[in-house]
Amino acid sequence: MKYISTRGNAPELTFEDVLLTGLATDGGLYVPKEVPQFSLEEIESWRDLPYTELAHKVIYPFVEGCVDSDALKGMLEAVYNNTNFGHKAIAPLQQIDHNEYVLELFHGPTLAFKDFALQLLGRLLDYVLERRHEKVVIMGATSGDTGSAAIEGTKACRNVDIFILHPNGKVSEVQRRQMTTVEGDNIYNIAIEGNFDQAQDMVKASFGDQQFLRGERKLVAVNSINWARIMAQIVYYFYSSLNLGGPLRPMAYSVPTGNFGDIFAGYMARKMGLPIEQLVIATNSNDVLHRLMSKNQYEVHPLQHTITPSMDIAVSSNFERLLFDLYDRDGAALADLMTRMNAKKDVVSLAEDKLAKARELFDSYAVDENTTVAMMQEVFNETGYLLDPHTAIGVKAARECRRNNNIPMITLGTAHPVKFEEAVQRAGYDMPKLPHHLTDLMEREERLNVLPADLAEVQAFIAANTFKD
Ligand SMILES: Cc1ncc(COP(=O)(O)O)c(C=O)c1O
Ligand SMILES: N[C@@H](CCOP(=O)(O)O)C(=O)O
Repeated sequence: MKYISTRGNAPELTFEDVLLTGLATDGGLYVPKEVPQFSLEEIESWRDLPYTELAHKVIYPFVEGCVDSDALKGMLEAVYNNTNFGHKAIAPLQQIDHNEYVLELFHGPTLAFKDFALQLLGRLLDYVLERRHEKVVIMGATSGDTGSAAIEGTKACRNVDIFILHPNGKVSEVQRRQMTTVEGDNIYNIAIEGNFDQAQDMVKASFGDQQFLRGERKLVAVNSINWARIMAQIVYYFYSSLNLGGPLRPMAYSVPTGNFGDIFAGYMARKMGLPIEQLVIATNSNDVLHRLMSKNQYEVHPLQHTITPSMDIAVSSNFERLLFDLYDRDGAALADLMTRMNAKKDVVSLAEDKLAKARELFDSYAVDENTTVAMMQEVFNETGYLLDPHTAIGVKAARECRRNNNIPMITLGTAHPVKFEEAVQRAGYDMPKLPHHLTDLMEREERLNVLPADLAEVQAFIAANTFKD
């Protein structure tokens, strides 16, 4: 499998090199040159497979040639088991109404969907780096969940130093503690005096110019700009569909969206042959994608801090991967479009036919804080089931945008409510208990460094700690 850049002007890479990179040298994102295809018969034959075996079917074509089949099998078994994930089904479905479901993706070690990919990414990195005798620097930006999942997933890797940037004071206390209380002298939490977009911009700028690592270390991404993240997230679309009668009938999905990684994984599942009739982009009031989809106006507004901090993202990195397909994989056209979109000066519109193509599959809806809380209450009153606020946004958008009541509508349950005290309290409920492995989280010692949102200072901090010996 070869990978190409969305901007058409960077070398083609193998999976191994894509894993060990962030952005392409032309500023684009890597995507598979050819998408693996599965027939309905083949997908149907996977109906009774456990999660690990299904994951092998879906993931292996992306890594073939770089990761040995049995080695991948071993990694998947080490990740998707019932010790690591606190539910035997790994990704169970919870029915909340007739033909309406929540896909619970929060049974992993850090209680958010990020564990599905980052637990695997850590093992993949170890496998590849041991073979190459290389050490790397991981740099990631988090609005709350990626950070802890990345730390948990890679802390045991022998050949990495991990630097995670989060916006100071703008993640929940549980989220912050899940990052800052992990022991390990290769783990660094940087609380930047700024917002998530500034953190993400610094990460992307660092991939563009890695001189601060003196040519001695490579920078590796743990955000969903890294293709390995998307790849692992595709699996649970197949898994949930097969559990509800797919591929013999289509499904619809509603996805709480920030960086557009999780929903892009659903789009990929469809491209690979899984019948998906609708994908709903559910946003909070940071609604740039909803404004684009509904009005064809792309305009980045200042970031708002909400009770759904993980979705407080103004610029959705992975949307570029969708645009690449909408623009018929024309890298030059996309490079031009991205330059205009990233300039954040004028309102940018998509060509009408491209937007129409997107609207065939995607709908969108933006949900404000009061409506999020009301949705948590509505579902709790109807079913006794407490949604996390991000998932509540997904359920609201699903109910507003649903095209066909006869098709199962699955909202991705992206996090556990125990991570979001402010929202749970606003909805008027007692906080659920932290799971066993986190019961003393509030007493553990924290380690973090507060830095200004200044690229040079952040890079100097990373260099000083990487080369401290
Ligand atoms: C709980 C939660 N829901 C939704 C999202 C949005 O997912 P994505 O960034 O893949 O769109 C995130 C963060 O990414 C998250 O942590
Ligand atoms: N919501 C994320 C932000 C980063 O998204 P990613 O999927 O690209 O890592 C978070 O919680 O950190």
